[in-house]
Formats: sequence, structure tokens, C-alpha cells
Amino acid sequence: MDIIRVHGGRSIGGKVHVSGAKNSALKLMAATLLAPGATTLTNVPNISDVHVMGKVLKGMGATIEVADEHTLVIDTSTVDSWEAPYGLVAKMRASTAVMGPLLGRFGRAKIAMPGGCNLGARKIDMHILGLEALGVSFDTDHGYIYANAEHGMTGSLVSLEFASVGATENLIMAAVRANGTTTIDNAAREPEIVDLANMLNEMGAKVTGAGTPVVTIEGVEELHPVTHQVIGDRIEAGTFIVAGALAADDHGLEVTGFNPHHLGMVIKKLELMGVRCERTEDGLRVWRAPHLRPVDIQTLPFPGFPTDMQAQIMILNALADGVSVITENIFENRFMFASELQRMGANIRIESHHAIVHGVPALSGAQVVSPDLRGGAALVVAGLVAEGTTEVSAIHHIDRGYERFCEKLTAIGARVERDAIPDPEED
Ligand SMILES: CC(=O)N[C@H]1[C@@H](OP(=O)(O)OP(=O)(O)OC[C@H]2O[C@@H](n3ccc(=O)[nH]c3=O)[C@H](O)[C@@H]2O)O[C@H](CO)[C@@H](O)[C@@H]1O
Ligand SMILES: C=C(OP(=O)(O)O)C(=O)O
Repeated sequence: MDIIRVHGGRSIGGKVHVSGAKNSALKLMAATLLAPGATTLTNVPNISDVHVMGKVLKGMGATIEVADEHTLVIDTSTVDSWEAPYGLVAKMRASTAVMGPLLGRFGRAKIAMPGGCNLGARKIDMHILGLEALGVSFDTDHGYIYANAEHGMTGSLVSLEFASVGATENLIMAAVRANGTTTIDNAAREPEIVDLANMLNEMGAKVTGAGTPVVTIEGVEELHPVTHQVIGDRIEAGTFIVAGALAADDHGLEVTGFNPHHLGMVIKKLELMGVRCERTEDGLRVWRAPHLRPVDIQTLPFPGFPTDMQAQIMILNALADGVSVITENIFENRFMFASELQRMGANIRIESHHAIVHGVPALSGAQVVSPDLRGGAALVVAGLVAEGTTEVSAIHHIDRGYERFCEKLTAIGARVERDAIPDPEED
């Protein structure tokens, strides 16, 4: 069992470069199924979720060459199975992103039904309803969804009830091979969807409007392999920016490798809190805020405030001079981080999907458990300014989405160690 131990009170500074975006890389890997042959993805983050998606593709018969740490050559010409098995879907829900590409290329898919997770129920009903509108039929049996479009898919108008990222992506990846034109109304607008549409268009697809609420896809006969660079991870960037707002020295911390436009609402809220942020050539420089103002936050689909930054911003609210309210609108169960932060001295009350945060003067180091990916990373960041030592366990959550998190923090001056400790359950 590994833990991360953080010794609080050290200033950080210099430059940190973020990896490629997890939420883009996973979908781009799935999309390689649409183009038989070898697609090269560069700037792929070396994180456990990418390893899981690699296993999903290999299980179907794809070959993956790791050309260098961040470059994958994925050859899907040998794929001869259409299944995402339970063991892998249970490990990573984003495995369901192979459904659209499998339907597009083979007209069939067998996907383990994802259960709930520690963020909530996380249904995929909108994926299914949208694909049904394209003519896909569905059966469920023994925990698996069988999707069938062997007689082809027909373009259609799909109006999403909610701008779901995953549903928008699965629909785009199926519709690129449907007959005729598909229009997705109320599509999600996240930058990762634009990255996916860009790669599909490089492959020969005809997708327009990605990044707006109306995406139009004209089906094509075939797609071809390409070389594509994954965009930088805006959430990893946001996590380091919050670390800088808490602990950067007088020269500031520069966070590079991402597009600051992808973090517009986060930067706006940080500035309202009193955090100084300045654009640089390849990212953003941030300075420690001597006094933090409380600012209300509500999570919303892009371009609103991202739910994946909710835990990190909560640290700043917890140390602000006054009371603020954080409202979580995307996931029904994403406040587990708050109880861990309370163990570090924060004063937070949860009322339904609101967190009422009363600022305290300081946090104190404690033993805490990562509740999920972003909550785990946020606990490490909180440890940077807590008095004494913070020990964060269940860090496999952090490994899902942060490449070399401890090394990157150490390189900017933090005192952070990763240690194997004996499992208390074992004698
Ligand atoms: C791998 C990946 O890209 N993950 C991101 C993606 O997740 P994901 O694609 O799962 O997020 P969605 O936008 O689909 O989900 C948002 C909300 O809609 C609900 N829902 C979704 C689909 C559906 O068919 N039915 C339904 O009820 C979900 O339970 C959730 O409460 O977008 C989220 C919202 O920005 C991010 O937090 C995740 O980091
Ligand atoms: C919620 C997240 O990811 P996933 O959808 O893969 O659980 C996340 O990246 O914060």
C-alpha cells in the first residue's frame, strides 16, 4: 500500500509542465478503433487510466507500441472482438467510450454495464437513447449491454437532456460512420470534445460545431490512421495553479503545457479570490495570495466551473477570510473530500449539493484518505500549507490521472514522499 507524505510549510516556485489530458487521451485511444491501421498519439500521459484503456484495446486484438513514454502507436487493423469486459470497465468507467467507435466500425459492441461509483450513480442512459435514435438496438444480459447496428446507422437529430461529455463523445464517434447527417443538440462543449473532433476530422470525418452546443456530423465511408497530439491537461494545470495560489514564492509558479482559455472560469474565480495570475507564453504564472476572499462557486458544464476542480478550489475557500458556498451540480456525491479536509481543520457543512465553507486561519496535517482522483490530489495540495505532516492514503486514485505527481511537486520545491507502508489489514 503506497501513501504520499507531505511536509507542510515549504514555498514552491519555478516551472511545472503538465502532461497530456487524461480525458482527451482516453477518448482518442478509443477513436483509433475507427481507423484500421496504426495511429500515433503523442503527448499521452503516463497514468494508470491510459494503461487500462490500453488493456481494453489489446483485449480486442489491437497492438500498442510504446514508442516513447508519451507516444503510443495503436494499430487497430487486427481487432477481432468487440467487448469491454467488466474487470476493466469497473476499474475505469471511461472504458465505455469504445461503444461508439465499435458501432461505427463493426456495427456491434458488448460493454459491461458500469455500476455506480464514488461520485454517484453515473448512468449511461443518454448514450443509449442517443444511439437508439441512430438505429442501434440494445439488449442487456448478465450485466452486459449488447449494442447492435449490423444493418448500419442512420443520421438523426439527437437532443441531449443534459450536456453529457461521455454521451456527446460516444455519439460523435458512432455518427462519423452513420449514413447521412447527425445533429447533436445540447452537446457538451468541453475542450476534450474539440480535440476528439479535430482528430476525427484529420482521419477523414466531417464533424462541425464541436465546442458549441450544436455538433453536426456527416457520415463518411471510412476513416484513416493519423498522427495526433493530445491537448494539455487543464485539470492537472488547475491543480498546480491552486498549489501556487497557496504556496508559491515571490517569483511565482509557472504552469505550462496547457491552454489557459480552457480554464477561463477557474482563473476568473481565482482572481476574484485575490489570486494574482498572469498569462505566459505557454501557460500561466501564479503567486501565493496573502489574503483569500471567499467566493461562491457552482460547478457547471464547460465553459462553467469544472466539477473536476471543485475539491481543489475548496482548499482556497477553506482558508479564505469569510464564508462561501460551493454548489455541485454535475455529480450527486462529490463532497467526500470535504470530510477529509475537515480532519485537517477545515470548517465545512454539507447541505444537499451545497458545501458551506467557513474559512479558518490554518490547516493542520493529518492522516487522510483519497476519496477519489481529484479529492486525493487536493489532499496532497492541502498538505503543502498544513502545519506538520499530512499522510494521504488510497493514492491509486491519484495515479489514475496525475503523472509523476510527487516528482513534479518535489521539482518545484515541495517536500513530498511516496512510501510503501504495510497494509493494516494484514498481519
Ligand atoms: C473520462 C472523462 O472524460 N471524464 C469526465 C467526464 O465524465 P462523464 O463523461 O462521465 O460525465 P458526463 O458529462 O457524461 O456526466 C455528467 C452527469 O450526467 C449524468 N449522466 C451522464 C450520462 C448519462 O447517460 N446519464 C446521466 O445521468 C452523470 O451521472 C453525471 O451526473 O465529464 C465529467 C463532467 O465534466 C468530468 O467530471 C469527468 O472527468
Ligand atoms: C471524474 C473524473 O474522471 P472519470 O470520469 O474518469 O471518473 C476526473 O477526471 O476527475
